[in-house]
Amino acid sequence: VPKVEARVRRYKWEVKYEMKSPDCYKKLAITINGRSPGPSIVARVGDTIIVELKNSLFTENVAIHWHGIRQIGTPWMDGTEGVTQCPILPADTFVYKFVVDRPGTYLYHAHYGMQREDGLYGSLRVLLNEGESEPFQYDYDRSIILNDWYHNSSKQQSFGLSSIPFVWVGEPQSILIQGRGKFDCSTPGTPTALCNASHPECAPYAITVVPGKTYRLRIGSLTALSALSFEIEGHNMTVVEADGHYVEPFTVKNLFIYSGETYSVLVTADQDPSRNYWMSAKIVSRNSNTTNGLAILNYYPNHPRRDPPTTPPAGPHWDDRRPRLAQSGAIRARRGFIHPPPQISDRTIVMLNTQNNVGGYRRWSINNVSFNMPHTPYLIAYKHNLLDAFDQRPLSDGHDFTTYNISAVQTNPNATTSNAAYRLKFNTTVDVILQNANTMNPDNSETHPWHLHGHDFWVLGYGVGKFDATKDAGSFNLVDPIMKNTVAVHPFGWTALRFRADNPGVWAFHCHIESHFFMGMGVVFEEGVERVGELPSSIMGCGHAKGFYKP
Ligand SMILES: O=C1O[C@H]([C@@H](O)CO)C(O)=C1O
Repeated sequence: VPKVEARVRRYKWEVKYEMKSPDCYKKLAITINGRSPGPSIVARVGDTIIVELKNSLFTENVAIHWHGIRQIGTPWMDGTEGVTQCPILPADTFVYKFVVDRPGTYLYHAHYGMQREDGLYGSLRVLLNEGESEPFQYDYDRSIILNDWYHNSSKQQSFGLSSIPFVWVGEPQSILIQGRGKFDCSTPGTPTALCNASHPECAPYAITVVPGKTYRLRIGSLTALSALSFEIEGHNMTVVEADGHYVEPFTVKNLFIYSGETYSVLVTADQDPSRNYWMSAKIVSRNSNTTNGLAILNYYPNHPRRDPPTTPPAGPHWDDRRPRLAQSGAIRARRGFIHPPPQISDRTIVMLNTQNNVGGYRRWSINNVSFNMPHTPYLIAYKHNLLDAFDQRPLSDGHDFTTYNISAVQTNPNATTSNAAYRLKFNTTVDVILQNANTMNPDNSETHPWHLHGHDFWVLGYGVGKFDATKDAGSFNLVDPIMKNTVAVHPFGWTALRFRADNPGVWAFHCHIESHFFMGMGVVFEEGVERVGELPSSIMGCGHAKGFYKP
């Protein structure tokens, strides 16, 4: 294979508010160059991406995270406000520059407050170099992002979440497929001036296929809240990639996908070519009355706007956990592409996920600590020894809740807020056991997709009930576990993952549900920060690093 010269790909993005009607209902959305979803980045392995980002929000800060890119050697480019950089101020331009070092399906999105759900997101596709080939075959490559959509602004939502009494965001108004959905304008209380059922922006998204051809469909989810089941009427999907890693192919009728995950599936257009077919995304795990998101699989030469003659598939029952657990458990690394994990770990952190009242506020906690974002980004604080910028008390590794009842409402009166971080010894192997529990509502536990910045982790196993180290650690898959950057913790269950603390920097690890992270459901890992090179001054200018910014 000839060595291909790596390229530099430059993008000029302007982030601003615009009135959009992605589900026929007009609302302010955060756009990139006028678009939501924003422009897709398509690059090849080894390319350098340069995004010159101008913040034209006038009165609001911004930051963009490159989801799934590990930022090896550039931890300051991770785009996580409060962790790796100061926010980009209105009218300022910030230049993101990083290398995409691995093929796969990735995402980008806002990582400041809850802005992601205002529409600031897009896809990042990294192709193999010319002359290299995937271990599977397809004729065409397509990407879609699934999302849920609220008519309230994220600012109104975050205000409610941090109020006493607590105001929950509720279920989304619609599900978007590649930025398009359909809110029913005849819903009582809908102002007719705001809802236009025939607005061109809310025509269903259509993927045109040529009969007989096979499509690689890259599917990412950036929902604010919802777990989804995605299916294409009459077509099976063969899963071949997850979060940038090849998986041993397996075939599904519906794909469960959680916020922050990406999958590639192969779909062959082998059905009756005289018609179109529905693609449908349904909310699972929550008892939601949001209507399913719909798009069209358009068989050429039928008209892409022609509705399929059938009723869209209803999808699985929202509360049936078994198939979701079964899909999670079925995924294996692809033979020939297995990276076996270290067989032992140096440290195990058990993270009990609970919902609590802390000081009268409704919060999510990890081992009774609810996360608050500091004003001085950790990376800057560690590198410049500004350690009074955040809580220096060590956090618990959480092995002490053997008597905790995960199946009942618990008050957890010791729950508190903190912005302390976990410090990991560089180049060690760390296990994290994510333990789910009952929320503050009786007989209720939710699905939480946990996302780790700066790494991929091995998914060692899943279980129902409380993790039992003596019994469950023996069942870990140490042979062919997949690597991912986002994984679900199922209701009342646990998920075990392992990673190498080998990427110098400071990295967020959090529930990818926008409101849950806002309510404290996350932690921060520091590793090898003494090995991080000189930080660019462009990430500075806030908190204790106020005077450090040199334009
Ligand atoms: O964080 C959450 O709060 C609500 C509910 O638990 C409040 O009663 C909910 O469904 C969440 O996911």
